Amino acid sequence: MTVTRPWASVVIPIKDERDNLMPLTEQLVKVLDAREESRSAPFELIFIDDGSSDGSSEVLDSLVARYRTVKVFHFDRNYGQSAAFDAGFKRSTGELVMTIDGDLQNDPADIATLLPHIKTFDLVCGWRKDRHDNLTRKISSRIANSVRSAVTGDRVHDTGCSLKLFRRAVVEKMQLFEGMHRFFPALALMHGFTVTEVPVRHYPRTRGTSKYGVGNRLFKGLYDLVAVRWMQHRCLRYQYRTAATTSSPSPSAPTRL
Ligand SMILES: Nc1nc2c(ncn2[C@@H]2O[C@H](COP(=O)(O)OP(=O)(O)O[C@H]3O[C@H](CO)[C@@H](O)[C@H](O)[C@@H]3O)[C@@H](O)[C@H]2O)c(=O)[nH]1
Repeated sequence: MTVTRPWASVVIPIKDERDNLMPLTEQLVKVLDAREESRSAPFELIFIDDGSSDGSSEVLDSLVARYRTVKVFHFDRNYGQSAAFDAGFKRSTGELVMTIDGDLQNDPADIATLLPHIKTFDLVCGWRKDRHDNLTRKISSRIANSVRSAVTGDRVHDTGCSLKLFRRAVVEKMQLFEGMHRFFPALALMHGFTVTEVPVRHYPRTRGTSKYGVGNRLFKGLYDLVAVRWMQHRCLRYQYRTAATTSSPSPSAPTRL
């Protein structure tokens, strides 16, 4: 019996999202079922339950029983969003890999907006141009994005938007630790992949609560920024050295970050 590889894996890290899980799954299944690609290959939804304590685990188990496309991995404690993305990537088998928040602030229908661009680019990022957040978060996010873009050179407006679409090769190269999921574009560019961003919708949260903390995020964000810059530096040095040993007589410098 031959098993057809899924055309898409959707990776959804969650922490305490009990009331969002059922409607999110219904919307994702509806959007993906309607795609032409689903006629010839399956898709999979991979939830990474990161030590939830609000009953999310039981809801996820009931979704596994109801939908054959749903896979769930439970962590015994909270390891953080990047670790959850990493676990989801490693368990995904799709040709394409999508990521989305589990709180219904992203619109699953926007997957249709991202998909056409994956023919041209290796990573397609959602851009929450019209964000539904309070002023403090809007301003802190604008500053954080400007600093990050200037330091890493990724030229992306909104790396925090979880709605993203990756070619399989990109997720296989990702090394995720601490808060690295907020640097997907810089990490992809560092490995020579192409990146674009497209505007997507963003809705206010209606169920459950945000786990976001400005102070905590600021401190960790600075640490992550230094770590990514160091990785970029190492990667460039490696590329220069490889070029120097493989091409002669005069090695050309790498042209892409
Ligand atoms: N696995 C896991 N998931 C988490 C964790 N913390 C949050 N999440 C999940 O990540 C999604 C977003 O979490 P929120 O706490 O609601 O974040 P937000 O306030 O909406 O923040 C948004 O912007 C941030 C920066 O711009 C983003 O980093 C974040 O992903 C999200 O898009 C939800 O699905 C939530 O369950 C965690 O520790 N572990």
